[in-house]
Amino acid sequence: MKNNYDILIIGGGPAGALAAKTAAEAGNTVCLIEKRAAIGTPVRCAEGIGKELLKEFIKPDPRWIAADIERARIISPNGTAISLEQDRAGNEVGYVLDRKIFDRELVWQAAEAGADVIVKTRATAPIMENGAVRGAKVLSVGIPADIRAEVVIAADGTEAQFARRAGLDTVVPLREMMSCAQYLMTDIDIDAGSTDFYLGNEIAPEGYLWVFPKGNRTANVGIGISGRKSRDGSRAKDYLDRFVAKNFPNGKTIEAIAGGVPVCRPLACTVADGLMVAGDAARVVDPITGGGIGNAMYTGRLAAQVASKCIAAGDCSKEALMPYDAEWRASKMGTVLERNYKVKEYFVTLDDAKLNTLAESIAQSSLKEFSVLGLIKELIKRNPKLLLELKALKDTLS
Ligand SMILES: Cc1cc2nc3c(=O)[nH]c(=O)nc-3n(C[C@H](O)[C@H](O)[C@H](O)COP(=O)(O)OP(=O)(O)OC[C@H]3O[C@@H](n4cnc5c(N)ncnc54)[C@H](O)[C@@H]3O)c2cc1C
Repeated sequence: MKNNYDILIIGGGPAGALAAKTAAEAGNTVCLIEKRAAIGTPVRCAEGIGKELLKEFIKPDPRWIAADIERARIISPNGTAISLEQDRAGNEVGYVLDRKIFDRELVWQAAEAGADVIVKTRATAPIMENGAVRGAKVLSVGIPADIRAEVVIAADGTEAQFARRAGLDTVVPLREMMSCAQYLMTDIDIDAGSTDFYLGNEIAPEGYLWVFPKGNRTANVGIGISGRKSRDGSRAKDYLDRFVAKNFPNGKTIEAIAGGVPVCRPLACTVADGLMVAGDAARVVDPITGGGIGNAMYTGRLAAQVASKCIAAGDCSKEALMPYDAEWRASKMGTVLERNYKVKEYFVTLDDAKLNTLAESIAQSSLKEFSVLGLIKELIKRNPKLLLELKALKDTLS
């Protein structure tokens, strides 16, 4: 391990891996550190991703695709299902990945591009000089060391500890931290081509429960509920256990995980002097779908592109790094995050009767557009009063 790099990346998830690959390809000296012993393990994810989104970053490979998904179904409390199907061009809606292999592949590509990848190495604090981040203090296999860098990209996931220690406000309100529990289950009878989302306050208060198939009668069966309903994974697990006992009484659990998904607005600012924040640490998970893999890869890549330019120009101040913050906010991702945050704030207020009414109104139509926007448009078409409610919500929030 050297102790001086152009770019130091903290975290070997999708954000960190794309940042490291992009930065190394641009000719920088790059170090990616990961606190865990093995990249991608344990998996804290339902592993679903849209096909078109994935292809923006990597060529799909059967080694890390567990299942091809043809439709997503949203199932209301009384069992009414809305099916979101493939689009007119025939694109299937998505994949369920095998992230143990997928995450490793991304990091492998970064290493092949020239990045140093060091596991069992945890960033404990930023190295601060005159208010600027100049690297990180680390514990590498338990041994303390300093790694200096022109720019640090903090891609350390939901806890976002590095950015917090560098002085950024990363606090997520309790109600906006989804408390999650998930089982990888086998021997269950499911529709192998459908990712299913179950709604309802008895099933998953202010959240949803998902079944994402992984082939061979195996699936990720998980739940996310508002943190104010569950301070840790334990109450989420109670709801999940009830669902599993009722729907998959003969299923076997292979793995169990708990975790948090921030369904809040992104950080107010994702740069500081010598520091950029990407992926979950920047709070760029979609507040409705809970999808964060694609947004992590997008922000990781963009952060490295902007950092490379700043290093070449010899200025890594907050002002110089700011185009990263401005560009992702103005991007399609930034626009969708803001819109979906507002829509999520509306949907969490709905009781089960309202959810049933909305679902029943469009259950018979086969939706061609697989997107939150397509779903909302269809709901408004069938329930014109909804437009007024959403407008009122927009006025309240903006
Ligand atoms: C239960 C659950 C289900 C989900 N389902 C989906 C889904 O179906 N689809 C989807 O798109 N998204 C899903 N997500 C979200 C998705 O997993 C994340 O958005 C995505 O992994 C974010 O990537 P990242 O690189 O920002 O962070 P992460 O993947 O969390 O990677 C951060 C890495 O940083 C490392 N790290 C942390 N602190 C340090 C430190 N101090 N020093 C060194 N390394 C450190 C961690 O060990 C980790 O490897 C889900 C999340 C959860 C919890």
